[in-house]
Amino acid sequence: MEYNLVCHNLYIVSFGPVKNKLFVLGMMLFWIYMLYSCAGYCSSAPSLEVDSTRWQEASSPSKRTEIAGLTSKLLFRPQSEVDAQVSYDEPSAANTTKDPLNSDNGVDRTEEWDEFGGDQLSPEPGAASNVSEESVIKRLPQAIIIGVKKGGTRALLEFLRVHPDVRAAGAEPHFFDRNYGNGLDWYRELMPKSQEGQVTMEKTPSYFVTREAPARVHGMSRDTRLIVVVRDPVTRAVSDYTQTLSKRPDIPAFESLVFRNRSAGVVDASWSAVRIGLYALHLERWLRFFPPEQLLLVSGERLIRDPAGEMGRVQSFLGLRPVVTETHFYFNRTKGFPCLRKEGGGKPHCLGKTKGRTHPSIDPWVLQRLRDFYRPFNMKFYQMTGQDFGWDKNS
Ligand SMILES: Nc1ncnc2c1ncn2[C@@H]1O[C@H](COP(=O)(O)OS(=O)(=O)O)[C@@H](OP(=O)(O)O)[C@H]1O
Repeated sequence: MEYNLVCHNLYIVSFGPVKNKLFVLGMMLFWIYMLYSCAGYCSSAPSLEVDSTRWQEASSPSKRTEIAGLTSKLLFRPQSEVDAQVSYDEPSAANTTKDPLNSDNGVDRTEEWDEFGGDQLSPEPGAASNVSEESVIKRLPQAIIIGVKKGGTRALLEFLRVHPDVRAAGAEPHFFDRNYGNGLDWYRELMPKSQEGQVTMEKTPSYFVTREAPARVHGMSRDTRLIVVVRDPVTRAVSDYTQTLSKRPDIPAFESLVFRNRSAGVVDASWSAVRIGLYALHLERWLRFFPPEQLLLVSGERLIRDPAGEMGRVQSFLGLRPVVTETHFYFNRTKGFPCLRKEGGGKPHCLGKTKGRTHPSIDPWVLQRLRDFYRPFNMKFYQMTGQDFGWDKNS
């Protein structure tokens, strides 16, 4: 005879007091299990409810609808609209280092910031002052430069370090992508000491494209201020490639790496040098956890052209006094970039030789194809951010 669970339970309910009690006990255990499962799920899901309330407080309804609509359109638009054969897979913290041509995702090593002076340019808080020792402690960052790789993140951090109210870690901690398992105490230890009112910062450009990073940063503090330095994705891709080439001169030409099918002109969006430049897609992930006003987009091009102007925006975003101004910069013709004037008549500082490398010349047809590929993503990015970064003018 076929075993029927429903009939069996009915039988228990209808007959036998001991079995009846067992059934009730079983049901109670079942419901406890269900509640426990739900609690586990709910705690691991992003707290969108909290975020949406804050979003409502902070931005206008029309703006919210616009961003929500645009991001979903961007993500769910027909593949053919973007590129017939784009395959896109967001890297996770576990696989960021698997791109054979980009195995050094944590590119910005200590030697690079050492060239800029290494230590914080402003004095250690508490030193030779009447600030009590107890109030000078290591704190978790309140602001993070989360990207983009090769966008100009080192320049921005070094310019910020001039500010007496900024305390920043020199090297990239890579906490939210590679070292998350080490815990927040480990992360805090990497930060310089600061006093109340100072802004603790770090920069790790790979966070912007790491799938888990938004939830993890939000988990640390939903008030974290986020800065993204963006740069023309075509130039950024070439810069990224140039860096890899400098370490591995035997890699294939840019022209052959950038296509999945060169004769058909199909761009390979799975190559990290290309994928990182899909800014709209990465930004969308961060906007699921943080309201737009907590994210500042800095133009990498303007940071070179007008460092003081861009620094004005950054200081205002961080709630800092506008201390870093024109007087702090000069244009170094040899370097081809703005450099910092050292206050007090000391030696001026330019970024090291790994910043501002000469790029190899790339076939103009290839660059044009890449420009065409990025155009729809850039347009969405401009719409989402309300800023035209000018990468698609005259193209
Ligand atoms: N002031 C100043 N001096 C030197 N370089 C500057 C400066 N401002 C922006 N840049 C641009 O920064 C690019 C490197 O970006 P990142 O610092 O984000 O690179 S990294 O991801 O940390 O490796 C670097 O890219 P490349 O020119 O391709 O080397 C520079 O173009």
